[in-house]
Amino acid sequence: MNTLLHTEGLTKRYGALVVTDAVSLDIREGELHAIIGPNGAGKTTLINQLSGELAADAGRVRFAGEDLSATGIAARARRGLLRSYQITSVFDEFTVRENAALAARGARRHAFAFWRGLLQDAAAVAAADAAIAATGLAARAQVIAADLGYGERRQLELAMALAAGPRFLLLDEPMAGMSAQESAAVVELLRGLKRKYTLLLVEHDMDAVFALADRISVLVYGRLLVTGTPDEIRNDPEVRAIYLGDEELHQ
Ligand SMILES: Nc1ncnc2c1ncn2[C@@H]1O[C@H](COP(=O)(O)OP(=O)(O)OP(=O)(O)O)[C@@H](O)[C@H]1O
Repeated sequence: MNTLLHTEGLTKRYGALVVTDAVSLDIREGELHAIIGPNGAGKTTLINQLSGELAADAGRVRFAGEDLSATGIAARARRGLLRSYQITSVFDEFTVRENAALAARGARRHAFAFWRGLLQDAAAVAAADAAIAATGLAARAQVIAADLGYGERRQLELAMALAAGPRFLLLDEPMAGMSAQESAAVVELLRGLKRKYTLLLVEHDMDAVFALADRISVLVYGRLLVTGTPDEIRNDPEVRAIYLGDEELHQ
């Protein structure tokens, strides 16, 4: 598999605190790559640097062969490097379908100042409907976003990201705050997205990570400790030592 995203020596400091410590990472096209690590390891900060939300103090980000180190969120999003909830916010008074169509339209025009005639935009609606179906929200397409449950709202965020036509999707704790049933639904949903998209998943739910990931990278105090298959990570003595008592890594 080709490398789609490559970081080299990515570094972020807050004063004396080195939060991302010279991280060099390869994400292969089509893989689901998970980033795990203890609280405060720097996972969200790393995602922010990949999405372009946060400028790195040092290091480079290459995406599809292009150096995007100096670019921001919008330029990266236009190239298909998207963070799930970052694309656009959910409009409470709009339906699921309208929100997804707006996200699709926003991706095709650099800004979405106009939503008059939104549902007459056949291409946006087609992208929206496909994304809604892929995220299991088809039966809720006409529901106003304000009336969605918490899990459904997270599904809508994912649908909006998909409607924008990503090539690479950054997912920061998509199961956070969900019930066991909702989490299981998201695991199934992500399983369905594998191979169609390249996915980078930060998630505390180890069962989900080990069930879904092709490869896992472990971050500790901002440093990349190891990258490997779920089996390699599960059996790595250093990783086991970090995850107190190992129980989190048992399947
Ligand atoms: N804007 C900031 N200013 C100062 N310190 C920050 C800032 N953002 C993050 N940090 C610190 O950087 C470290 C890494 O934070 P980050 O949120 O990236 O970790 P994380 O691995 O995502 O944590 P968690 O698993 O708890 O979500 C933490 O010690 C945090 O306090």
